[in-house]
Amino acid sequence: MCQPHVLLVNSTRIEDILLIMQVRNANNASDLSLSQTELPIQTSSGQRLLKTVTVHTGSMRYLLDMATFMTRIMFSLPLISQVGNPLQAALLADLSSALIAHAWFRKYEPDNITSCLSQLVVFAIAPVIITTATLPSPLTNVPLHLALFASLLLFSIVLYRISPFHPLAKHPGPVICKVTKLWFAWLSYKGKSHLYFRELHKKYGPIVRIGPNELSITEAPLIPHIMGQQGMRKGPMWHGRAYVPGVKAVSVPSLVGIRDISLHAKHRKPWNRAFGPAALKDYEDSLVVRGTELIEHLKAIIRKSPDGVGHTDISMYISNWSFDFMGDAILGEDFQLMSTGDKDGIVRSLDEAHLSAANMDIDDDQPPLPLIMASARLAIVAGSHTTSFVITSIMYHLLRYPEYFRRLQQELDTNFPPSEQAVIQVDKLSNLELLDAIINEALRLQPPIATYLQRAPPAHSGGKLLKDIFIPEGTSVVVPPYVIHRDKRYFSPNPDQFWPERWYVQNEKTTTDRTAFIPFSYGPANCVGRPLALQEVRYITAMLVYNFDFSFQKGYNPDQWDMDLIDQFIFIKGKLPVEMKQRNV
Ligand code: HEM
Repeated sequence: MCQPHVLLVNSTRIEDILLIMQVRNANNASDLSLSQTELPIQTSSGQRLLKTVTVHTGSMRYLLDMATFMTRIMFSLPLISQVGNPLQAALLADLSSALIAHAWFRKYEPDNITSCLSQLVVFAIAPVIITTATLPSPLTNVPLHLALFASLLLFSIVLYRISPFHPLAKHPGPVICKVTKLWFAWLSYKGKSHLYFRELHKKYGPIVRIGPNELSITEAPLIPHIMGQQGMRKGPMWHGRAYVPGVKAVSVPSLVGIRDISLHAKHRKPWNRAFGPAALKDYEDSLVVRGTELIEHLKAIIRKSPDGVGHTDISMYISNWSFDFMGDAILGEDFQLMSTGDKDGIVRSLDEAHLSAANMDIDDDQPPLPLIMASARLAIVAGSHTTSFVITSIMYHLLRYPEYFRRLQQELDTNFPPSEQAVIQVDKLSNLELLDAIINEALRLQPPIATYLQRAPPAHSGGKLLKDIFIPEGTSVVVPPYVIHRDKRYFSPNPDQFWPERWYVQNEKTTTDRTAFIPFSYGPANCVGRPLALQEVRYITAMLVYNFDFSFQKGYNPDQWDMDLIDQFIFIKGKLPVEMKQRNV
């Protein structure tokens, strides 16, 4: 981990300006550089400007450290040559090199695999060179050296991570999580990390160390400090998601992967205009056209059935609808997934292209067309899986608790009376109390981005203080909505229960803390598509419930829905087999 060395080199008063020089080690900076900032400060003689000159010594310091390492090796040669026993000498050489390698990687943390491997090779062969110079026939022992070096390095890393000297040592968590991220990677691969997050917080409390350098926090009052205006930037996961096997990198990034706060704010502006409340009207036509098309497809299934009961996987239809709608709304393109299915693998190719685009570095000279295309892809991918997940989750909960299905039908019938052949109007739906409560309740229990809202202090910031919790540089914080939404401090009684009334019934026995409700995240990098998403969810849910009577298909085990959920950043859903009858509306 890179800790800045902030040295007060000079503090002179030059008229109204105080000059303070800082020397920081900027390990990734390519060269020596200067930067200046000015802060107004109040002194006894009035307001002054505090001028901070920061000297980034980047690669100079890096080279200096490498030279120190080499010199130490040279000095250790005579020492090692005095150790008579070759095995002891090898052990000593490997131990020194492993310890120095560990300290080196902690300090410089190369995030590029080539530079990481090449530096590792330097440290691994150093003991071989040392013993070659001092001991007879060492080359035959190269595999022994490498094995020793690797074991000692691993031992040193593990020991440090569980030691009281680690900056996150005071936070509780399972030893396996403190030692390695591989355990969590395995759980994520299995898709059940949302359940593990929950278990961990039940056992260890609201702040848990979930990785060697990572905390998970479920304290609602800390959310603004973590993700708000004065919070932290996006976390390092956006680095890690850059590689998608077999996919050609595209040349521009997209908003979601931009970690730099000011660059993100700049790129976010057009998104706010495109998806803000004022722009919602622009999407209404596509929403109505595609929503009606979905209803017609379902009616066609019923018509084909001799007994007037249609059978289908509504989960698949809703997914296809959401891609068709986003394709239409964003690109003016009809993907025709509802009509023909995903024969051409459109969904997969959009997902992959989006993932690789999300992680490229961005600068001011981006050609507009590729940037627009990357943004369009992001909007389609970010907006389709999430929205279709939420609508399907609502349908699942309505079928599991059919009294809410009936009550919602009544609410819709009252507002759009079938006897008057009323048509569901998009802009009227936001006033329906039960509809909104049902949507909130599904988003609470099953937020599509369930566990991994990650933030981290920027490089050279020295870390971040969240009230009284210090987040050191080089570590990150995760906020898991799935766990916070089921925390009885914020939602009670029965936080695990689907109970939409909690959103409008207020009494001393009920707690519904909206500051802990973050399905769309929080702060400057929250979901830019929230207004559009809510409009879609309201309309499609209303259209489905208004036009049909649904029930689970016979033989379907309702517990299967939860069992099928896969948390892979976005919740991936399984099938939802339903029976449906057309209503006379
Ligand atoms: C119910 C549906 C949706 C949910 C629950 C949802 C949730 C989220 C969440 C939690 C984040 C923030 C991730 C973070 O803080 O790291 C996010 C970001 C984002 N969402 Fe959504 N989303 C939904 C629908 C949409 C739609 C329809 C769009 C289409 C435009 C969209 C576009 C985006 C974009 C572009 C970002 C990145 C924002 C940024 O980095 O500034 N989302 N979404």
